[in-house]
Amino acid sequence: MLEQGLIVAAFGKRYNVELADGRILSCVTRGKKVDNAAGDRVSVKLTSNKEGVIEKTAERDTLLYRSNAFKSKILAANVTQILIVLATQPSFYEDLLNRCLIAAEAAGIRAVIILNKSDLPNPDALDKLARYAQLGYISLPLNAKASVDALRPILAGHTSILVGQSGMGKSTIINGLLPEVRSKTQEISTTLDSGKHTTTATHLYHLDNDSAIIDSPGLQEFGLYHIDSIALEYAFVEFRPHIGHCKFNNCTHTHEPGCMILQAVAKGEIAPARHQIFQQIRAENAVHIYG
Ligand SMILES: Nc1nc2c(ncn2[C@@H]2O[C@H](COP(=O)(O)OP(=O)(O)OP(=O)(O)O)[C@@H](O)[C@H]2O)c(=O)[nH]1
Ligand SMILES: [Zn+2]
Repeated sequence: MLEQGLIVAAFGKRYNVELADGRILSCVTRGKKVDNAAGDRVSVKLTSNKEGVIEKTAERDTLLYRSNAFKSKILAANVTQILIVLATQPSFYEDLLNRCLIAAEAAGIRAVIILNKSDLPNPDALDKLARYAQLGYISLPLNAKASVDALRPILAGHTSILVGQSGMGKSTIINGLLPEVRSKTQEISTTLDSGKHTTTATHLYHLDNDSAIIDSPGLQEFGLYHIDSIALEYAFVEFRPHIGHCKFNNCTHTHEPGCMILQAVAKGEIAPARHQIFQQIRAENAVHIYG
């Protein structure tokens, strides 16, 4: 008989699956296939009272990938919101922020930008943040060390994933939201003998009956090779009104005469930095496909 469950932790080839009654099983997938992730709803065949085999994965509402030059990996499944954690200090890479926004747009997931350590002044960071707020992204200054309560209304009803460079305060946010749950999860992982990978694993934590948060290990690079050129254009929200109006219908928006996107950049309607990122990712992906 198959049991229905939810993947609450992914450690390479091993997954912790939570059953409806709250029990947690250590599971593997059938064969060599390792394409599951935290957030997946799965059917599991029990092989002991602590272990099982994932037989089936339910269709996903959303799927978030991270890719490098060699392969795409699923970062999380069924996420409805991506929380990008930045901080006033150390300074953050706008490149990574933009890559996260593009990944979110391409996957049809809402993106929220958190500027943590707002107790440490950094006018430059606030200016940067304002540019993304203008694009329509929810942007929230936070002092996670003092309180994470400002986050709670944003998290309600969502399955959110936290992403960000190391040192921005992701652990502080998780600990603030879930003081006891986190240590309990580590205990479960230890009894299931997956504990040694705990820090590199992706974990899903329940916040309440209809909200959860997924913690992923520090994200340093975020390849977007899995996004095709059309999806890439649409991932830039401010490009959308101009798409389809260029002189050439196969316009790459990089050098062509009669390009409406380039005209919008020239008029100051599209930030040059965002167009720059677009060109860069376009070039990376082209090398990846044809190189
Ligand atoms: N001043 C200030 N410091 C903070 C705040 N939030 C976190 N910190 C500090 O920033 C440092 C990094 O925080 P962590 O929560 O460990 O960062 P992380 O993003 O989990 O980093 P990794 O574990 O490397 O992925 C710690 O020394 C925290 O105490 C904040 O709001 N204000
Ligand atoms: Zn164009």
